[in-house]
Amino acid sequence: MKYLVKKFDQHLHGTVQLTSSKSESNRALLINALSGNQLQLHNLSAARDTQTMERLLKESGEVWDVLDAGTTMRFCTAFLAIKGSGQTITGTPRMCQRPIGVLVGALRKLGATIEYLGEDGYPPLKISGIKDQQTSLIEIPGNISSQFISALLMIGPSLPDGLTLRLTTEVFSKPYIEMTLDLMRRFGVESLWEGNEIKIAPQAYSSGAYTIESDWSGASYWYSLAALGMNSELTLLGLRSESLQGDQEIATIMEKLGIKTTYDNKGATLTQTGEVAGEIEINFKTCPDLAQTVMVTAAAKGVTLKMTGLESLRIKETDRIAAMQNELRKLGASLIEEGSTWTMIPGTLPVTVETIDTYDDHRMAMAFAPYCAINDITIDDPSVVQKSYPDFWKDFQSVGIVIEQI
Ligand SMILES: O=C(O)C1=C[C@@H](OP(=O)(O)O)[C@@H](O)[C@H](O)C1
Ligand SMILES: C=C(OP(=O)(O)O)C(=O)O
Repeated sequence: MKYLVKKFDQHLHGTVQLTSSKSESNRALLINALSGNQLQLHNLSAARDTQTMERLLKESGEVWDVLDAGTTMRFCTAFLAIKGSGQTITGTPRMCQRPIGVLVGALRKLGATIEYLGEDGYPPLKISGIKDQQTSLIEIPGNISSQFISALLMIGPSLPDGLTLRLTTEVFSKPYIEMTLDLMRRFGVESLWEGNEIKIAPQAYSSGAYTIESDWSGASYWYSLAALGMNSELTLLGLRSESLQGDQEIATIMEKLGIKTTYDNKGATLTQTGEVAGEIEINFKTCPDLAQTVMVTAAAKGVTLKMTGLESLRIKETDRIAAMQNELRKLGASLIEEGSTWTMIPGTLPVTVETIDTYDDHRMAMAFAPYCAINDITIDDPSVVQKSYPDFWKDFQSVGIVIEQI
């Protein structure tokens, strides 16, 4: 099935109740489970990744199938490493190609029994919980996935001897680690991050209430639509000026693509300024999930992008570098890799755009959809958005965009 998203040539004006953050939701759900279900969580995400996490923790069955949810895989693996008794954790074929060896190595050192049921270093896994903690000091690289670190941190206070994580490399996706520590703090757990060590003493999570913020990664598609649209003025409800999410960086990036952001107590309002840079340099190390959106927006606006920090894109829902190289070509743009630098060079926009393939990756579909402000665009397998933003197409229609199923 495909969606033809028709060219939208009206003024973009409206208010959108943005979906809530799956990253915050999945952390809150794990902390809730570790606290003995003491938390009152409001505005949990409708994302499939969150619904799956909630269901697996509730069912507590013998086989935990996380589907394609990275955080669910990594967070539930850590959970089972303290609570498990021989459960299997698995996921989609792609999930079984996404690395987990660093996390498994760390959990084994702590004393968990974990068996690889397929290839070493990858799911599926069979997990039995730690009986005698073997050490409290774990050395861990920070340049593969921050989710390994977040997973370990959240179980840290439940370990009898606590946990010290010594980070042995530079850290990618650092704001996600800060989000983890911040949410833990909201539920009574203190930690200390000094130099390359994060220390957590054994302690209990306390009860409390928390309202999950709207999703800044999901907001990025609206920023793109506003940047490509005409006289845009759009309010996204549920976003906060003081966010825990590193993807709030989209507000700063989009200033260079002609969008300013103002906040009130309901959310953020995006207004078009028309001031667009000719060339932009961006390091996506702290906000990898924004890269696809920004590349499409810049390609459509004729802005050259010089990028670093894209390394982790290769091990996400798909190899996002390869996917973007293929699909940006359909907009006349090219993505050139030179060592650890990538350049997106815009070209002549095509009269008609070939169907965009989405590679089982929600962000491919959502990143290309705002191109409808320039021209008709057809998106293959539009249901991929379920992973993080199930109402994405409905929300697009709510501002007047016409979508036909073909
Ligand atoms: O912790 C999280 O909620 C996430 C961390 C990031 O992954 P990496 O740490 O693997 O870069 C991000 O890409 C993912 O969408 C969500
Ligand atoms: C990479 C992502 O998610 P995860 O790693 O949790 O599957 C994402 O949502 O873009």
